Amino acid sequence: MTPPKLSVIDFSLKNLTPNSSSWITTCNEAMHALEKHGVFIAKYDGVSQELDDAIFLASRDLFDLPTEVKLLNTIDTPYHGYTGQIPSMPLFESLGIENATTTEGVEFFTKLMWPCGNESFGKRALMFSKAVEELYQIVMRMIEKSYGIEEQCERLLGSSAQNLRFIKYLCPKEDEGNPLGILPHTDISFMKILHDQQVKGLQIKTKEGQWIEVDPLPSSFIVLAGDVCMAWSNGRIHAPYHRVIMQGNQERYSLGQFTFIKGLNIQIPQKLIDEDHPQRFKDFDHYKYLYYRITSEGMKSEFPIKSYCEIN
Ligand SMILES: O=C(O)CCC(=O)C(=O)O
Ligand SMILES: [Fe+2]
Repeated sequence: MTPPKLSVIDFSLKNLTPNSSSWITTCNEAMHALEKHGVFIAKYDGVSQELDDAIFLASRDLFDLPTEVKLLNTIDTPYHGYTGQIPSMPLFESLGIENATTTEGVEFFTKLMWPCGNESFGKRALMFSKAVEELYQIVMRMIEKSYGIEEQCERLLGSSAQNLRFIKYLCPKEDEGNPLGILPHTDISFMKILHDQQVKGLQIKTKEGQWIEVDPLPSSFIVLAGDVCMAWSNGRIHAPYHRVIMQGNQERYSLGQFTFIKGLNIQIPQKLIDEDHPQRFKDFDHYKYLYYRITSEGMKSEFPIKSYCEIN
């Protein structure tokens, strides 16, 4: 059976005046894709080509820093800081800027990596994270409208923190040949928006268990629902398993902006609970869930969000 294709959806800003007919069409396509696969590809023009080139140059500068400097990006919150040198994923390395849409967040990170300063890095990171946050907000407003849950979505938007992760995958060495970039997993975030430099590798697992290869396209941003969105939507939105398998001889650089919900209990909106959709998940705190994910039970579980808070 040939695997299905992921939806490529036009998010050009000129077509997205809220509630216009093009907005409604985009909203319907996006919701269909989120419920079916938990992911879609947004063609988004909120990041100029110039910024796109500049942020990947900045990413290369960052990864070229000595490992001991990159290790300074140690953050207590699980999956927020430096990850790399992992024996089961030797090709993978990543760093994260906490609160990346704030000047303070970006300045803190930049100073840590370049104590003598690196103004252009900071500027590019902030511009990029804000442009991606705009796309996140557009998608959230579509979810809000489609389910009729304005108040709950606005509250989530007000409690959304953005962690911008710089990710790099080396090419497998010819003699070793293990092409695994990142092990199959579901995301721990509410949502993630991923942008790459058009080097293949990302694969998404369908609900039926087939792996779809994501074709790299220019100006495309992969919007992917995480565990927390799945639970919050009472299981309506899917959180897909995904992985990276390296191919060819080009390194892969990607940027993933992960949303975490801070200071607000995750609670399924009443509108998403009815006779046909009984409440599937208990209320929970996103950050407590992150700590659960690094317990041995959380690491062993095939669907950690279900083991954490599903109502049996
Ligand atoms: O780099 C990619 O394409 C995927 C990264 C990813 O899935 C993650 O960091 O959670
Ligand atoms: Fe992921």
